Amino acid sequence: MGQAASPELCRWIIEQIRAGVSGDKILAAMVQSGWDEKVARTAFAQIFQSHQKDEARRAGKAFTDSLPEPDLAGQPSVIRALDRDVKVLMTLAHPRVVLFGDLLSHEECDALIAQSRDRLSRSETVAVKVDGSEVNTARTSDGMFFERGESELCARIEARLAALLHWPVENGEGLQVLRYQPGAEYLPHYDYFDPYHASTPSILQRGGQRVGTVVMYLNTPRRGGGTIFPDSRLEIAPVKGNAVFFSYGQPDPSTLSLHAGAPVLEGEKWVATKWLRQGLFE
Ligand SMILES: O=C(O)CCC(=O)C(=O)O
Ligand SMILES: [Fe+2]
Repeated sequence: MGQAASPELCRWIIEQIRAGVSGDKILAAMVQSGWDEKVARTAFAQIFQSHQKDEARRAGKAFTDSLPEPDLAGQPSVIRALDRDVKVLMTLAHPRVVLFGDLLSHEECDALIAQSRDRLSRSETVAVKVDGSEVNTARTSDGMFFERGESELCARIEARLAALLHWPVENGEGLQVLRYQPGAEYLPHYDYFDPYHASTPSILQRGGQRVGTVVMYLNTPRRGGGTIFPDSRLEIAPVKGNAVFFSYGQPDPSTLSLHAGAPVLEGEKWVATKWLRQGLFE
């Protein structure tokens, strides 16, 4: 990384965060004092993350240091995930990406679509405005959230994911279902909450950061609709029942976790997304 933050600098950054100084201002001060901006961002993200973990621990919240991750020791082609054999189709170290096959049965995919169809509305982002969320032009899909454990089906899938990724069910958000119609897409974005955004500290009060994502494909669009990781030029084909998992240890671009849902060219695309948090999401 070139430049490591000295203990004094770490202390200074933490003081600034505690005093409520915005990430942008802290970053500007670092750049002013000679830091390369990209390096400063990564250092800030790391310090922000570990400070926020310390604070959570102090408040009695159990945040883990690890990341969600399947057990790939011995390079298995199939992993038993509680009630189902899940195929390992591809792995990438950086960004951390694992592609699973047959994570969901076709019946489960169809049932998730059936249970969410009547509850879809134009997708929104999380609390972009102070008064709540606003419609996001970066995402032209329709979406809805299930409560965690809302149905037997949700609970079954959540338990399976928890076993597969060694991550407590309680640290997951409820499943989100998105439907993309022809032409719809999800522009490149990160799933973690932006450490420079003013609303982030309050969002993190509930469960901490997102550290991993599972995008489950509920159907196979005829053309288009791949999940793209631009930094590594990786494109995952959306195939019914398959799922792409990726994780990001810091809220920072150096994780290479930038990703997008490419435009659907023909047919519809349905996905269910599971976001994994550092701590209890209640
Ligand atoms: O639709 C996709 O392929 C990606 C979905 C996504 O990025 C998300 O739900 O956060
Ligand atoms: Fe995403």
